[in-house]
Amino acid sequence: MTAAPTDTAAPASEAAAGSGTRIRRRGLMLVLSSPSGAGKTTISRALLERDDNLAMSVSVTTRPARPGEVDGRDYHFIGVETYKRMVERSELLEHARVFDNFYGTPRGPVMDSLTAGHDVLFDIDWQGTQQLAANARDDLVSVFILPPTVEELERRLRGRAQDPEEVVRKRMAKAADEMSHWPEYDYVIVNTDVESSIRSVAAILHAERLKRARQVGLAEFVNGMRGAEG
Ligand SMILES: Nc1ncnc2c1ncn2[C@@H]1O[C@H](COP(=O)(O)OP(=O)(O)OP(=O)(O)O)[C@@H](O)[C@H]1O
Ligand SMILES: Nc1nc2c(ncn2[C@@H]2O[C@H](COP(=O)(O)O)[C@@H](O)[C@H]2O)c(=O)[nH]1
Repeated sequence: MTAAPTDTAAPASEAAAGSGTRIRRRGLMLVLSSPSGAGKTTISRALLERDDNLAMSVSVTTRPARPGEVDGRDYHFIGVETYKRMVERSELLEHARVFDNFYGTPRGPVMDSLTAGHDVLFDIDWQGTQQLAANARDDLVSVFILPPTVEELERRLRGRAQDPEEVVRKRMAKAADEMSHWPEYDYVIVNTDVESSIRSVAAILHAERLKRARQVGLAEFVNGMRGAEG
């Protein structure tokens, strides 16, 4: 899959040469992964509040909603039959079994967002990231969030107080396995101070938006300048 070219807030995309040729920027997919409880959701929410050009990909899941979670905002909560139908119909861009539940990214809204000129933020695990990397490597920016220590990870999972004890234990048991995937990611952030982590992800996003390879029409833009010279 190749993301659609987009006109966005990135500085280069606003430039127009003498001939009026515009540089447009390809939309990108920003993935955050981490062991459960390291802080992806917290960082994602803050980024979305601060960045008008970023849209969240809302996954489907077969797990029950946690207290305070809203259907359609945090997840689309669906049954296993619906999930299987979506997989069969290729309606999911990626999908995986995580812990004891199924999760997946609906394809349509992601494509719509990219076409509308928005970058898309994903809170997905390493299996989903591998699938996106296989299909859309050029458009993918992946960030792995690590907790400062395993003890702190457990504290955060328990402090969130949204999962039963058995679920917390299962997630802790899988944490080391999850963390072993950090080398597959473009960037790694240790989430000690949340504000500093948010700033780091925002800086990555800013730099990635300016990458030469994401600019569409750059050669025409420069040629247009040459034409305008004389
Ligand atoms: N840097 C931090 N310092 C202290 N607490 C934090 C920090 N970052 C996040 N937290 C807290 O840790 C808990 C887990 O964070 P969050 O829900 O964002 O994790 P997550 O990675 O999205 O987990 P999951 O994969 O299970 O959805 C929350 O209570 C959150 O407020
Ligand atoms: N591959 C995918 N992984 C996903 C998706 N949505 C969420 N996740 C990951 O699942 C775990 C658990 O999430 P939780 O909300 O139940 O705590 C976490 O690592 C998420 O990143 C998805 O669509 N695809």
